[in-house]
Amino acid sequence: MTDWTDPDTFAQALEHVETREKGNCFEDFAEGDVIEHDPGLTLTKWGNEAWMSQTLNHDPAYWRPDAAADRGFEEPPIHPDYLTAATLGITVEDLSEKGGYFLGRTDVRFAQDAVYPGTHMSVESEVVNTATSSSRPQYGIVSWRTRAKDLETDDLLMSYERTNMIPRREPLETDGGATATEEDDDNDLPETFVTPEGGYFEDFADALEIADEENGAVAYRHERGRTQDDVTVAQLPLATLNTAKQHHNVDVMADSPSGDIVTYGDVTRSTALGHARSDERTWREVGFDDESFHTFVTPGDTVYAFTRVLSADDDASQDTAGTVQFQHIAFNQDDVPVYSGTRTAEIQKRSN
Ligand SMILES: CC(C)(COP(=O)(O)OP(=O)(O)OC[C@H]1O[C@@H](n2cnc3c(N)ncnc32)[C@H](O)[C@@H]1OP(=O)(O)O)[C@@H](O)C(=O)NCCC(=O)NCCSC(=O)C[C@](C)(O)C(=O)O
Repeated sequence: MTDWTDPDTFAQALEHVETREKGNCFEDFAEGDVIEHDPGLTLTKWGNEAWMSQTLNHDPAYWRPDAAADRGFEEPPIHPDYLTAATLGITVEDLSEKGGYFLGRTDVRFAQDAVYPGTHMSVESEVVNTATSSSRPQYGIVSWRTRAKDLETDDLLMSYERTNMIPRREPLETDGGATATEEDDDNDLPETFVTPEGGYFEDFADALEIADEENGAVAYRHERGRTQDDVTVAQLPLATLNTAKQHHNVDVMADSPSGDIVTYGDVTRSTALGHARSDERTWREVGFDDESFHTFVTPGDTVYAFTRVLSADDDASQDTAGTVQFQHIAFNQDDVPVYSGTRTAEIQKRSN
């Protein structure tokens, strides 16, 4: 009788059987397709606190009832970064489990009302664009508009548009990508860099005024760094039901462009944002645009953050805050940018 567990026999069996595949290839997406993501997810206090603690998002309003009440919340709410990561996590099984990297995201917007633990989410995505990658014939580039809603009330919780490289079933003949253009090494970095004196709205507004007078920029780095480990690389994405092999299958990833598992893009950006928020009085997150992931973050890499303050506006949803626009850049231990994006946030005013 055949012993199926004999290594030679088993190797032959593996060669002959079909693999029950997961996920979709580039060819499976057509513009206008709407995909309802089945897993759903209940946003829990545990998931929220695990995400916030490990990404160094330690704003007390998301941890302590008294600090939450001071901010006008009924109880410590779900953090916007965890909401974003959980929304994207649920979509991975349908959109990107096949592999291919998260390239960027824009138009990230949150509902005005806070989201609380216990909220059941339903998430759907629409294919908004499919494109050929001229430099990487094994991949196409797909963009989706994703919306997360409260399953019970149908209220919109957040939405964004994201772009990924997605493997093709059949590699394409291409021209091998654009020919290298002459590098433009002119940079227009200013001579003066101003650091705000504190983290209140007025500190950012004053720093912008000083920078303006001196033809400088408000730009600074944050001291904290977070080295990537098993918790950040594998555990946090899995806790959002993100099934992308990039984060937990070392065997498959050894053969991929990164050669290793990589940190979930939302962990990288949330960690950098956590560093930035530790130097400011965040009141409320409004949205993010032009987010890009420039290169891989792998286990052992350390994520640091750099901030530029772009503008400060006295208006906000409440008198207690003003609105500040930032550009945040996450970078690694070799000072190489790994993520960048603009962020609009309401920042508490000193007078309150
Ligand atoms: C992927 C790498 C190797 C390609 O690096 P490269 O040097 O080969 O090329 P590139 O020029 O940066 O980009 C390749 C193509 O993508 C295009 N492209 C680029 N960005 C955008 C964008 N925003 N929107 C639209 N298109 C974009 C770009 O124009 C180019 O088109 P071409 O082939 O026709 O010339 C490099 O960019 C890289 O290492 N990026 C970091 C990727 C990463 O680590 N992402 C986060 C982790 S993966 C993840 O979180 C997964 C997730 C969340 O679980 C899940 O989606 O399932």
